[in-house]
Amino acid sequence: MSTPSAASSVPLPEGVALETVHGVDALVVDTPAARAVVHLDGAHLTSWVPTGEADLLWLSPDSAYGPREAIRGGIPLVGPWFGPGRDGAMQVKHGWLRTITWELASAALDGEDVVLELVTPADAVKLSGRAVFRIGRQLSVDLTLTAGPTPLEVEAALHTYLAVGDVRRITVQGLENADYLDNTRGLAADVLGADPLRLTGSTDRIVDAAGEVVVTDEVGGRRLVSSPRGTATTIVWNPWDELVTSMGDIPDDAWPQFVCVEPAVAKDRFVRLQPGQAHTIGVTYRIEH
Ligand SMILES: O=P(O)(O)OC[C@H]1O[C@@H](O)[C@H](O)[C@@H](O)[C@@H]1O
Repeated sequence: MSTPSAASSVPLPEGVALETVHGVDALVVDTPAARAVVHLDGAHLTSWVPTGEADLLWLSPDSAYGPREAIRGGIPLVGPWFGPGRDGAMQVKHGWLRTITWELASAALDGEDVVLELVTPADAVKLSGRAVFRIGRQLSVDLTLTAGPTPLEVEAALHTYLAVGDVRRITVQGLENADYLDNTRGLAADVLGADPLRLTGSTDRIVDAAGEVVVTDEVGGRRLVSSPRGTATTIVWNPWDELVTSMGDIPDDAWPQFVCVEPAVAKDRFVRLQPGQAHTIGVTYRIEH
């Protein structure tokens, strides 16, 4: 165990260190199974590199870092609302989970996996969050939201930026024939086709599907498998060249390098929590060849 640092009194097992990454505190995992980086701001995992693979995750070279900034890339934790909220009135897009600083609650080795548990600060009383990362040859992320003393309606998403060789040359399998809301057309209701999805332009779909999704990356020569739990929706997003120029933290030519596939409870598939009640959304990733 290494010595606890000023930023965390939690003992860290071998293979985990608290370091400064992009100018801010991050837990850096380096084991025979994988390397990974989890920032305390947003409990934000920005990199997972299972041994012998390239990173599962895309991270923008132009991202901002620090408290109240939303990191662009990796796995932003979205909630307790999605986008501008169901009534469209929320000022902070995608909620505050990704812009507050979380606290490390525990760090442990379990076999060859590292398990990190981060929690929202004690002053988050109306709703508290707990994020558990299991980092090894597979990656699991579980986000638990617990209501405080009053009932709450929550939305949440694991806004994963999957790194791909060229988003124009991927297929997304697992959403066939599903209903969706098209956020590029004012949330128009539509139905996906019977074939695996191919992206051909700006895409922002809230899909009524909660099963396994496989992204086949032709250029990268691998399949990225996302197995969600506790979710009801899957969002598929890429700004394309049409919208990327309006986003200051993504280089104009970088949009082909990622696709967001986001396990979620969003829009009319939100979760209603009674006082003290919790809901967990989670996902496990593996890379196949
Ligand atoms: O720029 P943000 O707040 O990280 O959001 C990025 C995108 O996130 C997606 O989940 C939404 O469906 C999109 O509408 C949104 O543009």
